[in-house]
Amino acid sequence: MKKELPSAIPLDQESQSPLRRALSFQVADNLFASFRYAWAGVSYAFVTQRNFRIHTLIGSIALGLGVYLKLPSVELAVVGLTSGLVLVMELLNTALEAVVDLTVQQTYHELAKIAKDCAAASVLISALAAVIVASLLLLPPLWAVLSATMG
Ligand SMILES: Nc1ncnc2c1ncn2[C@@H]1O[C@H](COP(=O)(O)OP(=O)(O)OP(=O)(O)O)[C@@H](O)[C@H]1O
Repeated sequence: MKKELPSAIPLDQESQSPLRRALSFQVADNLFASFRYAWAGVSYAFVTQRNFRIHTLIGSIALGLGVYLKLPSVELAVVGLTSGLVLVMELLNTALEAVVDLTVQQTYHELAKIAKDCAAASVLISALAAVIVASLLLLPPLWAVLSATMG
């Protein structure tokens, strides 16, 4: 369970300097800056979290298949929403893991375990829901296309 924390800053005298304190509150003072910080979060999750990459790929395939199969727009929207929900849960899971690691500093704590397990469970539940939705909406038309193609 030991892992490298990205840019962990020791809470020594130097890290309490006015400059560091000022830098730690980089307030997004305009819309563009807010998007930049949000995009930095997406990039971080994509680069560091294998599951986020897998879910991005699967969600894109499901949406692409929905477009190819000419699903009604409401059904496409449902596929998009459930795929998006999995990515959102992955992002929240990543954020929570970072906060927990920051808080307990790589020591074992029962509450840290509960927090991380529940966050991971939220990803699992949303992924299961996405699989059920994709199966219900994509498999019947896909089966029809495959049957027609194979005669
Ligand atoms: N500080 C801790 N105290 C107690 N248990 C922990 C702690 N850190 C992690 N765990 C346990 O180890 C599991 C994996 O934690 P870890 O931080 O390695 O997540 P991860 O494998 O990176 O998860 P993900 O694949 O979602 O990124 C947690 O679900 C939790 O059960």
